Amino acid sequence: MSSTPIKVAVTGAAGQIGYSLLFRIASGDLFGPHTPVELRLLEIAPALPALEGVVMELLDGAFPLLDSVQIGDNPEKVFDGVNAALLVGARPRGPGMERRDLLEANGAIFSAQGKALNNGAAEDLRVVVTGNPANTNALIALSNAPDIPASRFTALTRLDHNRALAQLAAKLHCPVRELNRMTIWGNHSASQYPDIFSARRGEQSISDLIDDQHWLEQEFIPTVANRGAAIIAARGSSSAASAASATIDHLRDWVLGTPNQDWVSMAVPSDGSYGVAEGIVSSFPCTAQDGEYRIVPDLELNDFSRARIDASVSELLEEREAVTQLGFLG
Ligand SMILES: NC(=O)C1=CN([C@@H]2O[C@H](COP(=O)(O)OP(=O)(O)OC[C@H]3O[C@@H](n4cnc5c(N)ncnc54)[C@H](O)[C@@H]3O)[C@@H](O)[C@H]2O)C=CC1
Ligand SMILES: O=C([O-])CC(=O)C(=O)O
Repeated sequence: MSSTPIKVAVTGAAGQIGYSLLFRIASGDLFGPHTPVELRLLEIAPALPALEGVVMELLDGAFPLLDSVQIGDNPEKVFDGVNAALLVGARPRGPGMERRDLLEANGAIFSAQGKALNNGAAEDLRVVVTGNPANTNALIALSNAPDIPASRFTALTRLDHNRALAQLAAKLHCPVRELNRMTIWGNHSASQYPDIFSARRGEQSISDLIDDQHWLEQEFIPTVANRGAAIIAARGSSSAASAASATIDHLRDWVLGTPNQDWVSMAVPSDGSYGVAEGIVSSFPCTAQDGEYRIVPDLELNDFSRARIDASVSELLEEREAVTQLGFLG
């Protein structure tokens, strides 16, 4: 077992996602069964009593890998020296709201947290933003952290990726593990583009296996893109255990690497690849090795895919414009 624990910050730790996420991290699902962790949990002051209850439960889990737990409502203190930051805490949307309706409420949170990470996080910091609107919150955080490479700030589209795999597996009557090379492009919003044109079952092209444009446009894409709203309608609150699981998948694969012959979807600051405006945090197909991710190069895009990607990127550009007007970009 490595003796140096990884310091992991989780914000919104008393919330629904936190209640699933923390126990998965403590049990070794994030960094593997040989790496101890120290948890640093951030909440707003009124939620600290509830968080104390969650900490009691964490301790009662007697997790061999959990070295310590600290809690607080001051991001500068909680983020001091952290190697990883899972930025989950934000106001979730309710029925009838789009995720972008949350821009103003959450802009202030992510600019303050970007500054605090800039001031005190460890050199190898990696950030995943789960709190919505996740892509633009990540943009706000990174633009308020000028001393940290922008590439260390990412946002979660892995849940959309996993949802797409689940829909494909159901359609093909096969287990998810047989599927690879699924891609989510763009924003974690209803405009996202779940792209099956590079996806495969084993070595076979999914678009050859299914070859049904009506299903693609009328069923598959809307089901994946609107799954969050469907869960809110069914559960009365937004997805939590699946979001926690996807957050773990995202950071684990970034740190420990993606499987051979496969890739994952991550929202990362665009380097201009595939004509996506440089600087916005947009979802791409990514591989990861030795703790660094890379956008998969040179995929062919058909006209349908091009138009869908452009539409989601336009929404991200509008969100960037809105938060610029609100003064949140550092
Ligand atoms: N990217 C994705 O795929 C998904 C994103 N989400 C988003 O994740 C976020 C969290 O969802 P839930 O845990 O269900 O919400 P929740 O409302 O149960 O918990 C959010 C927690 O964040 C805390 N919080 C608020 N402001 C904070 C601040 N400034 N610092 C620290 N903590 C703060 C709240 O006190 C609350 O305990 C929401 O924005 C939700 O929309 C949810 C599902 C999927
Ligand atoms: O839809 C929401 O507000 C929560 C979320 O992001 C998701 O489940 O994808």
